[in-house]
Amino acid sequence: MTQQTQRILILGGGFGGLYTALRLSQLPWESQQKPEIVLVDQSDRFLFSPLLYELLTGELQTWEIAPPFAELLQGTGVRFYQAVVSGIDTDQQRVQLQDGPEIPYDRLVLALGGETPLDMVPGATSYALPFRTINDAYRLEQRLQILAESEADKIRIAIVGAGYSGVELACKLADRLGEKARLRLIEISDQILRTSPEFNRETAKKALEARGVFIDLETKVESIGADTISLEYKNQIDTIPVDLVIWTVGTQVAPVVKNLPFKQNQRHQITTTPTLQVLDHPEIFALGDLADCRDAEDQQIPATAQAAFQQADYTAWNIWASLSDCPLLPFRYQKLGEMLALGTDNATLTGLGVKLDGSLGYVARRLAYLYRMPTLEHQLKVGFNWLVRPIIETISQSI
Ligand SMILES: Cc1cc2nc3c(=O)[nH]c(=O)nc-3n(C[C@H](O)[C@H](O)[C@H](O)COP(=O)(O)OP(=O)(O)OC[C@H]3O[C@@H](n4cnc5c(N)ncnc54)[C@H](O)[C@@H]3O)c2cc1C
Ligand SMILES: NC(=O)c1ccc[n+]([C@@H]2O[C@H](COP(=O)([O-])OP(=O)(O)OC[C@H]3O[C@@H](n4cnc5c(N)ncnc54)[C@H](OP(=O)(O)O)[C@@H]3O)[C@@H](O)[C@H]2O)c1
Ligand SMILES: C/C(=C\Cc1cc(O)c2ccccc2c1O)CCC[C@H](C)CCC[C@H](C)CCCC(C)C
Repeated sequence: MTQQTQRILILGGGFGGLYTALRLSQLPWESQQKPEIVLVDQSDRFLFSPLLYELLTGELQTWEIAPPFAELLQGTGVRFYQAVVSGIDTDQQRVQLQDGPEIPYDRLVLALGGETPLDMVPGATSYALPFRTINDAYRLEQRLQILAESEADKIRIAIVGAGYSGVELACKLADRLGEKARLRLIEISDQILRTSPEFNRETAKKALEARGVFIDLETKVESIGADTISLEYKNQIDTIPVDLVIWTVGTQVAPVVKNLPFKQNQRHQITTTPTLQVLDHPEIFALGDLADCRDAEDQQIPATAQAAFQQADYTAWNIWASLSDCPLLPFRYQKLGEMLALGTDNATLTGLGVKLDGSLGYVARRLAYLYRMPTLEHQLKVGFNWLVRPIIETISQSI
């Protein structure tokens, strides 16, 4: 009797979804058992978000940090479908795509990531810019170009949130704009990078200070206007003029995820088992920013690319195991450390007992991220460009 080909449907082609698809395609499927693997994403390209800031400084180009799925999946057998996921019917095991077909599945992977909530304070939706996607970076670039052409003496920029994104953005923008800008970092708690190792926090503080970035701690954004931001500090509200507000605070799941009939935490992340399966739905796996996961050692898994990247290996393996009648493996998260870009030639890194800053930190961060990029072909293309570009630039400057 011939068995029908099973379909694995992966929703979201970010760190969780794309790397699951790539790992699945490399697993040892028996020829009669080889499933159809389908990846769906609203975008035509993957985004390596840790390097998104480098688009603003011109250090990197779109093709390097956001290669098209068509290119990455060539020769893997994974089918890519560009569409917005608009509904998921978990009873019928079908996914609805906006302006597209319904796709039935045998195994489903939920990896749709998160969104930046702009509704946390009045005015943010209309006047603040988020910084999460390629389009966010392009929109910010456009605004910076318009502001640079204006008559204003200084471009006044407020960045809300002195977490990782806020601090990295502040340093990169300070290096890009120099004396043309006045940057202000607004943080609700009493320190920047609250969850970072001390070495990274202290290095970041020095980098911000060296670049003249103002830091407002214990300060809450009360509202944002067309050209003002109102800040609350020690119960007093101060309204100051600004040309640009960038909002980096928070991560929320998309409405299509919020509406699923699964157990979710307060932030609507889907509760998973340590094997990354959705409770009461062993055919559905969830990972990355939309998942509320505790691993085999009961560690709460953070919403980071580092975690999604590691979960992808287990998700792929467990799907293979579930289709091959083999035991599933519980996820074991290994926090390897963290890295932050602190300007165009500076970074800080703490991990595996190593602490690096300055140019060494910068080089180590670049190499570590090159190693994490999807597919050997893309790593080689980007790595070659990183080696050759400085040589070409040096030659063209000397002519
Ligand atoms: C600027 C920035 C820098 C960061 N730097 C780091 C870092 O240095 N290290 C680190 O560990 N983490 C970093 N993070 C966090 C990291 O990006 C996320 O934790 C990680 O991307 C989560 O992976 P994911 O697969 O859950 O989601 P994502 O990687 O966001 O992927 C989700 C995918 O789903 C797609 N999608 C969403 N909704 C739909 C829909 N309805 N239909 C179809 N497709 C959809 C999106 O297009 C996207 O491709 C950074 C985040 C940002 C914003
Ligand atoms: N280099 C990296 O490793 C890197 C880079 C970017 C993102 N990430 C990951 O991606 C996720 C998102 O990080 P993120 O930095 O983009 O965002 P985030 O974690 O939401 O951090 C935002 C910062 O803003 C503060 N804050 C919260 N509410 C505020 C308010 N109303 N006004 C002003 N400040 C407020 C937070 O303080 P509290 O902490 O006190 O809430 C925090 O310091 C995290 O998991 C992070 O680890 C990692
Ligand atoms: C901190 C490290 C990894 C954790 C990590 C962080 C992220 O932001 C990610 C984002 C996306 C996917 C994965 C991750 C992720 O795993 C790296 C630790 C590196 C070590 C400390 C060793 C570094 C050695 C250098 C590559 C070589 C340096 C040589 C140079 C001449 C200095």
